[in-house]
Amino acid sequence: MKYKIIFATKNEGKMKEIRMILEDSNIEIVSLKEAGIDLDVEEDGLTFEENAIKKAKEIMEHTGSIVMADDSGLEVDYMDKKPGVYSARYGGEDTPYNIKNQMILDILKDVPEEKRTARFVSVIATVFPDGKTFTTRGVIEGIIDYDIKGDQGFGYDPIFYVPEYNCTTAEMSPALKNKISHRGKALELMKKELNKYLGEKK
Ligand SMILES: O=c1nc[nH]c2c1ncn2[C@H]1C[C@H](O)[C@@H](COP(=O)(O)OP(=O)(O)OP(=O)(O)O)O1
Ligand SMILES: [Mg+2]
Repeated sequence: MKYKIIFATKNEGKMKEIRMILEDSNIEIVSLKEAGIDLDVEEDGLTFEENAIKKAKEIMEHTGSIVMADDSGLEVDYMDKKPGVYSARYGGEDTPYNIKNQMILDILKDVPEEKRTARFVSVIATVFPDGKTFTTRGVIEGIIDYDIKGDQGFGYDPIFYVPEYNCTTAEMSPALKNKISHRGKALELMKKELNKYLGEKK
């Protein structure tokens, strides 16, 4: 049997990845759009965990369903791990990502490769109607490239270079990105947590 879980995100790029990653699982993902929900959750937490739980919990309270959410971002070491939890708001919420990406490239213009380290972090939260809450975290390490490269993915992917694959996450196939990404890792851990929990309940 499949468990129906609402995924509380308005980000189409995330939604696409999440569907692909959970394709072969016992979870059936319903988007906010499909569920006909148009709620804005204020992301005022100071950590990815707080914001992920807040997004999932508010939609759970609204629907009474099991709800999953992702809060994620880019930590640039040279920028004291910014934009971090503020990644979506960095440079303005409605500013196109080619401009947001260029802002980071400009800050790191003369910075040598060894100081360009960065990571994507994803925290997935699942909240059940009885309040039971799980969180998992995934990370992918990389470096900030010198140029914008690639047109796959979304957000900061065109400046996030992964040395092991000699390309940015925007130059990878979606299948490869999902296999090695912060979101892919966090969701794999969440699948295991939920299987354990739901298996026990049977
Ligand atoms: O794989 C990724 N590739 C590129 N960029 C990424 C990735 N993962 C997160 N990011 C960036 C995009 C956004 O600036 C922020 C997430 O912000 P975050 O609030 O979690 O998501 P969001 O506002 O886009 O959608 P929502 O809150 O409805 O899920 O980090
Ligand atoms: Mg957001």
